[in-house]
Amino acid sequence: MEKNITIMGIPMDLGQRHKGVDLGPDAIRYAGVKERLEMLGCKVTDIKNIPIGRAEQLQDDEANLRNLKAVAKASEEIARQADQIVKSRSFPLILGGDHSIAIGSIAGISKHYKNLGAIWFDAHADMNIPETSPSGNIHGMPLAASLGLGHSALTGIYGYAPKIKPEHIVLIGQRDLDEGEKDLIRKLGIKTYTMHEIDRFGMEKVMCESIAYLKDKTDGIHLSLDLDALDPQEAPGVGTPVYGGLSFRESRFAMELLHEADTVVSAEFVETNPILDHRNKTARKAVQLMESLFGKKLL
Ligand SMILES: NC(=[NH2+])NCCC[C@H](N)C(=O)O
Ligand SMILES: [Mn+2]
Ligand SMILES: [Mn+2]
Repeated sequence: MEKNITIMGIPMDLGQRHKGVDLGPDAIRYAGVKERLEMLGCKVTDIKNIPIGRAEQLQDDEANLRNLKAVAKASEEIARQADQIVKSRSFPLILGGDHSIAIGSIAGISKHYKNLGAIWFDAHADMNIPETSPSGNIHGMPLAASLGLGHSALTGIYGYAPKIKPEHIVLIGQRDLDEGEKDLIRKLGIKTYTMHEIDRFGMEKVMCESIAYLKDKTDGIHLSLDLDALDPQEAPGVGTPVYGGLSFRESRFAMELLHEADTVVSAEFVETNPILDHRNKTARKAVQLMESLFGKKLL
């Protein structure tokens, strides 16, 4: 893919409680993202970090939605910037920041597609609404918000809702789902490959089915990759680690298959937290996955 890529960093940490995930974009830059993608022949522009406001102290915790106002405000700006990148005909490569950034990124990107698809690699489903969330953390809600479910301050970002349809989503790698999320996945019939299906069928079948499922009914696929999809033994720098996850080997293979399919139009790599990491290995894995997504071959 000799692509035009625009890197945008989002130092967002308001969607959860751990300090350090705001340093994720710079950890990924330090791991050489721009240089490595350029070595593949991509033209890469880095528009640096989008400023994220601070939480208005205390009063900001509305109805099981930590930092709601600040997250909503940041989401509008993220949407605006993502919109601009797509308009400029460049591929948005978005570096998080916690996963709440997906509310804004999908809002800005989906405007440009009639039927945007999404592949969501994650230990979690991020499909909570305030009524089902065990934590009040908005990073556990972005997919629900994109579906139009939850608080209107989140579902209405960028002036329209919903951003995406349930039949255009594939979840991959789940192993920690809250009860309300399980109900919602079943009710909406969302295509889901938990770790059980990955172990049973293998990553090749899972990816080929996912791509075939989305191919004809969508006009572009957004990749949302939470680094906690990987097993914490290999990617420990995340705030909500869950054992029994994807190996780096499986994850890289998945990226290689996505490259071959050539339908991904935008991507975000989220939840990298260098404070919780060992020698930046999680950010380095993220960059290796990006290389495979943009066409790096082993031979
Ligand atoms: N993007 C993430 N890492 N999300 C973790 C969410 C964890 C849990 N399901 C919650 O809603 O609080
Ligand atoms: Mn997760
Ligand atoms: Mn997530």
